[in-house]
Amino acid sequence: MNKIDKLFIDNIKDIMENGSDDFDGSVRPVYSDGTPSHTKFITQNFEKYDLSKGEFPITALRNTAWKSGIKEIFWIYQDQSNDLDLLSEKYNIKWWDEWEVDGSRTIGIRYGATVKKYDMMSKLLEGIKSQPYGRRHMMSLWQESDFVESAGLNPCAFMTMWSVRRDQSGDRYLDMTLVQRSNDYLVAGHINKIQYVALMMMVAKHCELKAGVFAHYTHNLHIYDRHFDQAHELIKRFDENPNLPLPQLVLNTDKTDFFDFALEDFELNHYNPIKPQLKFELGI
Ligand SMILES: Nc1nc(=O)c2c([nH]1)NC[C@@H]1CN(c3ccc(C(=O)N[C@@H](CCC(=O)O)C(=O)O)cc3)CN21
Ligand SMILES: O=c1ccn([C@H]2C[C@H](O)[C@@H](COP(=O)(O)O)O2)c(=O)[nH]1
Repeated sequence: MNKIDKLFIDNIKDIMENGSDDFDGSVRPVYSDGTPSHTKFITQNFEKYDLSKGEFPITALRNTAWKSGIKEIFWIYQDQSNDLDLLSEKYNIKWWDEWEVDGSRTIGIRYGATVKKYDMMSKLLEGIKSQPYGRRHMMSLWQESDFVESAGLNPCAFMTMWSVRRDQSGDRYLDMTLVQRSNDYLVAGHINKIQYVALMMMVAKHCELKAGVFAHYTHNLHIYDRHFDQAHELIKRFDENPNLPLPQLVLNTDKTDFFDFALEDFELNHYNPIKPQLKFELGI
């Protein structure tokens, strides 16, 4: 039994069978044809993955754009940018284009622009190095003053909290919790998870620590109404393939500076996603 795929499918079943829905209220997102994008959802989902034991949150039940997810992390935490042309030209990612703010070719003062404005990444790295057992190692992208200063989609995966832990043999591990207010489960669920695991692995390497436990709290975990067929297809795929190998993400390089890591330093082993690729209409 692949326990990571099983957790994914158990959550999908929980949303589809026991979840609440927003069918009776007005909602913000719409599909490109103007129809409101309603969801079924569960609240307060919490998951833990011990990376040091080879537990990586990625599924092979569908193709997950893990390379683009990691590149998006470089855009936010290395380039510290909100620039859509940079995202497209340097990384060939166009999936943020629908959220451009007022012809600015940016997503507003959000994500990378917020990291840069408060110098969050350097402060985090220096803080973990100088006081490993500190309990204040956090980056919060939820900055009300930025929301007042500019329009933009408020960050969904908005906070990380970091701790250093020593095990009984004396090895030091970096544990991290990602707090996410809202997650489009079938589109971005595993992109968000694996991209923050990659961030954790890079910070751990920079700070000469081992990557420990990745925890993910999601406050509203939802499936859009135009993704219900794909949800049933994923359940069917799991029933037919319950023992897929566990994919393993590896950061394979001699580099040690957070700002030097690049996509080619990562490998994802034992990863052969089931075809055909599922298509999703986005709520915008
Ligand atoms: N409704 C919604 N869902 C999201 O996941 C989302 C937003 N809005 N708004 C902002 C960003 C944009 N994100 C996106 C948008 C599109 C894809 C997407 O199209 N994914 C496809 C193709 C990926 C590829 O191969 O490049 C997929 O199959 O995962 C992924 C993340 C994540 N965020
Ligand atoms: O990294 C991301 C960015 C966005 N999402 C999804 C979650 C929601 O479906 C929408 C945002 O809409 P809100 O109405 O602001 O919640 O985007 C994601 O899952 N991951």
